[in-house]
Amino acid sequence: MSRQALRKTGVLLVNLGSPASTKIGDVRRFLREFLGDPRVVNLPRPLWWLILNLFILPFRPKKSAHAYRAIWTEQGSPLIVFTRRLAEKLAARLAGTDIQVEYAMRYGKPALAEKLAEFKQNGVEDIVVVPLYPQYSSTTTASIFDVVAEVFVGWRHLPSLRFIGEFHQHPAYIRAVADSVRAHWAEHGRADCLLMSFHGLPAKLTELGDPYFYQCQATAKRIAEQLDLAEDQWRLVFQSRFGRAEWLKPYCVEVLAELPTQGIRNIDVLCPGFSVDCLETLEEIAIANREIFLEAGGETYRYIPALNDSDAHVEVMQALIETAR
Ligand SMILES: C=CC1=C(C)c2cc3[nH]c(cc4nc(cc5[nH]c(cc1n2)c(C)c5CCC(=O)O)C(CCC(=O)O)=C4C)c(C)c3C=C
Ligand SMILES: [Fe+2]
Ligand SMILES: [Fe+2]
Repeated sequence: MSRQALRKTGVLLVNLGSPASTKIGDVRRFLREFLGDPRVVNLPRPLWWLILNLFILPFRPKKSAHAYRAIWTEQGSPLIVFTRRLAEKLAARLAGTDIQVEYAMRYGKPALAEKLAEFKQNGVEDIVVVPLYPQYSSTTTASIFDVVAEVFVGWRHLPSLRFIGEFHQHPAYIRAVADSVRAHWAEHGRADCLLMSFHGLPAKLTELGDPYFYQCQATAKRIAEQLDLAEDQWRLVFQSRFGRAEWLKPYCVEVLAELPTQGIRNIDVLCPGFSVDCLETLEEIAIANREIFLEAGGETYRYIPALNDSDAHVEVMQALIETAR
């Protein structure tokens, strides 16, 4: 056996994270960590600290806790449950190889730093970090890298590191998403329009060099191509606006209110920027935004689930790891 084959590899799937529970205190703790990250909100610190502590943390946790309660499961937050199951399935697929699979969260638990420490203890020499964000953003992907770099500062013998910065048009990912849409159509029929909704960002970040906006456009275009959709059969929108600044447009909520007035009353909604279902898809898209569309005169609104812990998603992860090794 070659020396290379004896090296132990650790694969770490990393997602955003969720509060420990739907208690307001836990939601506040989570939002403090998340919104306190300078990659997420890049305002000067004394100013943002004041805004966060005076205007956001006293109020937002109550509203967010209410939303989390609508989607929470017996096992906990859907985002964490699906991420764990995806990692477990990937580990089962790779059983008997020299690859160990773990999952971690950028905010909250299980902590990224702790999982990296576990790899170190287990003698892992090659680490593959897979942020579960198909499109790169400084607010999400880079923030994971920051933690990895920070942890490594304290290590003397560094492992080799592969960091999967994005996979927004990886053929395996586009194929898996397109197949999930076809399967949904086969079961429920096909609507007038496929609305592809991505999490938004402050618009200014694009000017500052964040490629997220362009990567979302490319992803949506590739999916539409795979599905042979004509220009008027799909739309791209951005959801989850936070605060008063201008975010990426078009805004999901505005388009949903307009579509029925343009004669589009039946839509399928897909969120290709979310690897697994979470608050933003299960509550905002599948509950709150459905109301907006139906109140505006829409008739059918079907949310197509994320890849979650499907076999197809496990295969996407395998393809990403293969490319990285
Ligand atoms: C300035 C605020 C925010 C930026 C920038 C932002 C970028 C961003 N977020 C995701 C993915 C997710 N966000 C989620 C929840 C969430 N996002 C924000 C704010 C910003 N996101 C908040 C305040 C919250 C918490 C809930 C709320 O109070 O509204 C989630 C879901 C977490 C869960 O537990 O289910 C995901 C996933 C991306 C991909 C992104 C930039 C590209
Ligand atoms: Fe977010
Ligand atoms: Fe939201």
